[in-house]
Amino acid sequence: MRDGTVLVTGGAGYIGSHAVLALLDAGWKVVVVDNLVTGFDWAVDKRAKLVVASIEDEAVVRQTMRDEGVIAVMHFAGSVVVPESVSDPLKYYRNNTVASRSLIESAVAEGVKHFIFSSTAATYGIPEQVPISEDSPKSPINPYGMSKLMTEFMLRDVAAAHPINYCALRYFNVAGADPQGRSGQSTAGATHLIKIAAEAATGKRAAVSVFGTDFATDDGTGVRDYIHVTDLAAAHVDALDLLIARPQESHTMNCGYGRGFSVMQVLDAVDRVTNRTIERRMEGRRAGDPDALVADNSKILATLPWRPKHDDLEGIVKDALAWERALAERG
Ligand SMILES: NC(=O)c1ccc[n+]([C@@H]2O[C@H](COP(=O)([O-])OP(=O)(O)OC[C@H]3O[C@@H](n4cnc5c(N)ncnc54)[C@H](O)[C@@H]3O)[C@@H](O)[C@H]2O)c1
Ligand SMILES: O=c1ccn([C@@H]2O[C@H](COP(=O)(O)OP(=O)(O)O[C@H]3O[C@H](CO)[C@H](O)[C@H](O)[C@H]3O)[C@@H](O)[C@H]2O)c(=O)[nH]1
Repeated sequence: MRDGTVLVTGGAGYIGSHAVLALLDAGWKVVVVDNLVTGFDWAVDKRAKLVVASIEDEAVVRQTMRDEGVIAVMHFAGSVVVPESVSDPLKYYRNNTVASRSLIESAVAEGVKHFIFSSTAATYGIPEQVPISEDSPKSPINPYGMSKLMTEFMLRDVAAAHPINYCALRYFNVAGADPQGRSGQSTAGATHLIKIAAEAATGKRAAVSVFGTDFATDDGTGVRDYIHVTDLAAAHVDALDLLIARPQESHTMNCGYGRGFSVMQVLDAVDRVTNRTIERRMEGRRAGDPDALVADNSKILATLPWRPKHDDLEGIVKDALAWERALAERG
C-alpha cells in the first residue's frame, strides 16, 4: 500500500472510474468526490470510498482531505459536452473553471502537494499543424476548451506561488472500456463516435451519422487520435509518481497515440469486429469540427515510463462493445 490517499474528483464518471481502478491496482488508497450528475455510484470500485458532494462544497472537500490524509488530487469532475458549452457557456465556466478554482483553493489550504488535471485537445482549437505539440497555439473554438485552458492557467500560477505541483494532461479522443469489464462509458445521450457506433452495433441505434465527408483527409471524414481509457488511466498513475519524485516540476502533456483514424476507418473496424455492417448516414459537418486532431506524444513518452498497451483500434472497439453489451444486460 502506498503512503497517503489520492482524492479523485469525478471518480464515478467514465474516465475517473478507470483512474480509480488504476490507482487501486497500483496500491493507492482512493477517495472519490462526485456529485453523480453524470456519474454512477456503482461505477466506483468498492475498495474506494465515495463522498457524494460537489467539488465546490469547500467544507466537505477540505474535511475529506483532512480525514483521509489526501496527498494528491486527480481532477476529472466537470461538464464535458462541447455543443452544450456553446449554448450554455456559463454552465461550463461555472462547473469547469469556477468549481476548479474552488477545488484548487481547498487543495492549497489543506497542504495537498500534487494535482493532476483532465485537460483536453480542445484547448488547441483548429490546429495549424498536425501532429499537435504542447507548445502549439492554444485557441479554443468553444467555451468547453476555454474553460479547461483557464484552469490550466490557474494551476500554473498557483504552482508558482504555493508548494504544490501539477500535471495537466490534454486528452485526445478517449474510447474503450476496462478490458476486465469493471467499468466503461455509461452516461446516456452519448456524442462520442466509438460509443455511438457501439450503441448501433448492439441495436440501441438504427444507424450512425457521419458528420461531414468533405474534410481535408484521405477519405474526407474527420480524423482523430483515439486513446484507450485504460492506457489514459495508467498515464495518470505514472504522472503522479513523477510529481512526487520531482516536487519542483510541473508538466503539461498530450495524451494520445500519435496516429489518427477517420470516421470511416472507425466504422470499418466496428464492422470487422461485429462481422456486420452498420448503416452509415452521410450528413453535413457538425459546427466547429476540425479536419484532423492527432497528438504529438513525444513529450509524454520522454517524460513518463508510460507506454501504450492498448494501441489497437479493433481492441478499443471490442472493449467498448463488451461494455455496451454489459450495460444492455444491466437494463
Ligand atoms: N471523454 C473524453 O473524450 C474527454 C476528452 C478530453 C478531456 N476529458 C475530460 O475528462 C474528464 C472526465 O470526463 P468523462 O468523459 O469521464 O466525463 P463524465 O461525465 O463521465 O465524468 C465526469 C464526472 O464528474 C462528475 N461531476 C461533474 N461535475 C461535478 C462537480 N461539480 N462536483 C463533483 N462531481 C462532478 C460527474 O458526476 C461525473 O461522474 C472531464 O474533465 C473532461 O473534460 C474527457
Ligand atoms: O455520431 C457521430 C459522432 C462523431 N462523428 C465524428 O467523429 C469524430 C470524433 O467525434 P467525437 O464527438 O467522438 O469527438 P470530438 O473529436 O468531437 O471531441 C472529443 O475529443 C476532443 C479532443 O480531441 C475533446 O476532448 C472533446 O471533449 C471530446 O468530446 C469527429 O470527426 C466527428 O465529426 C461522427 O461522424 N458521427
